[in-house]
Amino acid sequence: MEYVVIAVALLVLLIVGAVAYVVPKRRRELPPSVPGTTGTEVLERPPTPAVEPEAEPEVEPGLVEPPAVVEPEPAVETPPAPVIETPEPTAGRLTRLRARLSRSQNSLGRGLLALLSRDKLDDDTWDEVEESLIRADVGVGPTQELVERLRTQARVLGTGSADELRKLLAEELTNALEPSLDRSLTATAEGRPAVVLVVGVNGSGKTTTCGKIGRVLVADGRTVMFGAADTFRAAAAEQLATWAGRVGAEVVRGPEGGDPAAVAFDAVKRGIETRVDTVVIDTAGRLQNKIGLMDELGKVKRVVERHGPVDETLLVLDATTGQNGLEQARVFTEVVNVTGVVLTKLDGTAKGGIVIAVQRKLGIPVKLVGLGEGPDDLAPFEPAQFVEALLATDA
Ligand SMILES: Nc1nc2c(ncn2[C@@H]2O[C@H](COP(=O)(O)OP(=O)(O)OP(=O)(O)O)[C@@H](O)[C@H]2O)c(=O)[nH]1
Repeated sequence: MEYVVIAVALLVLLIVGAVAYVVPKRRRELPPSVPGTTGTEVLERPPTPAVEPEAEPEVEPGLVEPPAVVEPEPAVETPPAPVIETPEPTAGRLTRLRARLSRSQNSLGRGLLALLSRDKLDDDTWDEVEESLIRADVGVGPTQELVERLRTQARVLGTGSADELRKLLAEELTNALEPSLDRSLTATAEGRPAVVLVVGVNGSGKTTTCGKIGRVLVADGRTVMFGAADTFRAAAAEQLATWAGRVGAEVVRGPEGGDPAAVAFDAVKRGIETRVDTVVIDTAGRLQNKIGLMDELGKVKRVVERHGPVDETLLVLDATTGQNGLEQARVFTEVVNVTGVVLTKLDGTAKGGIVIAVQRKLGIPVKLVGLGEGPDDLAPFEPAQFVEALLATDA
């Protein structure tokens, strides 16, 4: 019985002890009630502990490279519009030739002046005048005629001074160039683009001439389309595209080795669609034989003519090939109806007389001359100015 009483007493003590421990603890855990509220407990979000910034690693000055500067992402930019060049006006370009020819030590003008300044103009002197003109590529036939007329005039007029003789010679040379010939370039047509076909042997300067002609036309306010029908040489199309880009013109080209007639046809078609004033077509000159050349050029012309007539066919000749170039030139005149000659590289020879020979032999007017590789080194041919340049002696 005693044991039971002790056990009950212990139990009571234990319960009292437990109650005494738990109640104050719960009181501590509950927040105090907010005055003025309905008694609903508002539980506040415990404040977020402030995060301490990570300490910067200490860097000993001078030992470590400065941190790389991070460039901002580049903004996407539209490519700049191509710079379109403004070609020089054509007037006065031929005067550059005068400067170039007169600087040459073995210029025709210098040699002739020395001969015509002699005290006595005997047969030997006239023979030497003849030789000088032949050496300058004037050609045997035209030279003999020219000297004969000069001698007669000098006799009739009783002219003896070097200046007067030089003046007479200039007149004779100018007349030999037939100044009355029409040298204008047909570069416009009624209600359609004019078509200019450029032909000649390889390396004579066809592509360059196409580019220069385009520039001249653009400078005159015309619109131009180029046709790269020289499919034989891939670089020719590239070259033409560069020329076109410089004056903001379009170029139609085909695959390397493709059909040149198809390219020429497409170029004229595109020219009609875009209503340009002139379509300038470059052709290949590197053909194995005359038959091949005839076939190809003939086809180019025929196919282009399905759109309308070819208005100008320019034969490009390299002045430095002299009389040899004339034979090659004749082949072209047999294939296509050449309407004008462009004599290139006149800057590379002191023998400007080739102009007279070309006109005489081919019976076709020289319309333009190339005076260098520069974009504006192409001048309209003008006989009197040209003869002045040929006979110039001033340095
Ligand atoms: N000095 C000088 N060089 C010129 C003139 N015209 C063209 N050339 C140069 O002659 C070289 C040949 O010119 P191109 O225009 O490629 O000749 P091309 O007739 O088209 O040649 P192919 O495409 O091979 O038939 C180039 O280096 C031109 O810069 C000129 O009037 N004077």
